[in-house]
Amino acid sequence: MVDKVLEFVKDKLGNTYRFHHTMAVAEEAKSIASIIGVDAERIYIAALMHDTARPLSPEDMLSEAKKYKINISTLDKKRPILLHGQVAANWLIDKLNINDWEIYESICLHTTGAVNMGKMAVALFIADKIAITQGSHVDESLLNARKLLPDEIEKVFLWCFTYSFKYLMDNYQELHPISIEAWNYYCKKENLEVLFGKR
Ligand SMILES: Nc1ncnc2c1ncn2[C@@H]1O[C@H](COP(=O)(O)OP(=O)(O)O)[C@@H](O)[C@H]1O
Repeated sequence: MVDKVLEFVKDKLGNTYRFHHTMAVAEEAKSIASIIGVDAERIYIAALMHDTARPLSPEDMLSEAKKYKINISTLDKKRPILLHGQVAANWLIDKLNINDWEIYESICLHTTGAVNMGKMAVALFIADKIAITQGSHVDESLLNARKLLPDEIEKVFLWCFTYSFKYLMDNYQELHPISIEAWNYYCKKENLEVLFGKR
């Protein structure tokens, strides 16, 4: 199954930075999966697929989203790139005939996060933010966050939101309401404990 997904990824991304990012995320995702008890092969598939729709133009993204009857919010309409996870998740079913709810959810939520995510979705969300791709800018805050693994993974998870929010705010970009809701939810110790256990 991995082989056919990889072929699809190569077809969509070619030999680009995005492809190398994808492979780095896939390796990182397996390592995070082992920390929180998620199936390695299935998260690998989720990670391989996660950015396959990333290169689509805004027009094509909206048209794919409409085709799959994806709910398009006001912010998504303004920034169709935010739909790339959901489009890729639908491709997994439509074009590769892989029907797996956890993989689907993980791909859908990898950019914004959400309240009440499953463990696989959490692992991919983290992997996407902390994987180091050759040639990419690596700042100190990322290196410090990586040092917290594996023991303080819940802090790394929260750091992913702050890192992403900081980037968006520094660039005067709106924060997706789903991400704000997720942040407010996971700030509560009891909600973090559902995912990572009592610390
Ligand atoms: N939580 C968010 N709220 C609003 N916009 C976001 C959020 N996360 C990411 N974005 C926007 O969507 C784009 C794509 O996100 P993502 O795929 O995570 O980033 P990249 O692939 O560029 O590292 C980002 O460049 C950013 O502008």
